[in-house]
Amino acid sequence: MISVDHLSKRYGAHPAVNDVSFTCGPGTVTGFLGPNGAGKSTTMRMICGLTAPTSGTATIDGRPYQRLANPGRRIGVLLDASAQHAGRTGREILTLAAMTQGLDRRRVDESLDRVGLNNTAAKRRVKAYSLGMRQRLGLAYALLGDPGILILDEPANGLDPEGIFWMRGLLRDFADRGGTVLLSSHLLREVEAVADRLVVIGGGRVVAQGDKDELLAASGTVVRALDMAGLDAVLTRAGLTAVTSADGSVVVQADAETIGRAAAQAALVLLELRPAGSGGLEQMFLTLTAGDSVKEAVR
Ligand SMILES: Nc1ncnc2c1ncn2[C@@H]1O[C@H](COP(=O)(O)OP(=O)(O)OP(=O)(O)O)[C@@H](O)[C@H]1O
Repeated sequence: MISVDHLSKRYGAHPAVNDVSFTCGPGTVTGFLGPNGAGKSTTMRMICGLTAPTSGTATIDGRPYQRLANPGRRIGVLLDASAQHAGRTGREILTLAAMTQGLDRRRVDESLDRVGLNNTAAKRRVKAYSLGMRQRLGLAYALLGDPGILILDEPANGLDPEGIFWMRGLLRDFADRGGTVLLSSHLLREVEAVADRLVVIGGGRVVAQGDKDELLAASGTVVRALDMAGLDAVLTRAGLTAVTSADGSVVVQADAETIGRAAAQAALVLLELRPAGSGGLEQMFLTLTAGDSVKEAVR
């Protein structure tokens, strides 16, 4: 279990992370979503004891990271895939980590296998790795100690579509076996396919969080009518909030039945009436934040 409780970090007058609270439990993938500069990396660094919070706490299974005995066996961390020693081979890096953590050397081959790095790649120096290969090596490093928790900062960066699909499968499988995953991204579409829960951060603050399906269900209904002005009047009379989408339809914060009944009473012909799903989630985040910072995240 990862618990983040009223965590804040200021750099001078700048609040990089502002009163952030959430938990990540076993068997779940939590997507930590926000645009560049939102405060994701700073939050993750505080969870991993690399940055001291200004206030608040972050714990792993009830303890701060620094107080965990042999943390690599409990929590696998990938914060910066480029941080590995460029002059060492992938295998050397994992072997040294296995020695430090007191692990059987066989774990090195198992981890390399698990992330799809073959023997030729493992023998190459990291400076010759592509970003995608570095991400895979970083993931192998995180998985080495067979931890129950993974914290991954933008692990899909540099992966091709096949690599992203592969990683989703690996993380889903990890969580389905009881693992806990906290996964950051600046793209909603990247995390929504694998996450059970979402924590959305903008300008250092949590702007939305919860069960992904519940957030999707609460994300409204897409409506299109033959007479859009008539629809607008009906929605206004019913006190329903509507946001116009780029394609001319509207996303209404109400369920399909409520909207359908109101339209029928006004004898309006509806051409479209369906749950907004992830499109509505994007719309909802934009509305919730009403600032520039999160707009990028949901593109
Ligand atoms: N060491 C530091 N000193 C000063 N400001 C910092 C430091 N680290 C982060 N910041 C600032 O804190 C804010 C949050 O940065 P952070 O890296 O946590 O965001 P992020 O959501 O991870 O974004 P990205 O996707 O770009 O990494 C930014 O405004 C950043 O400039």
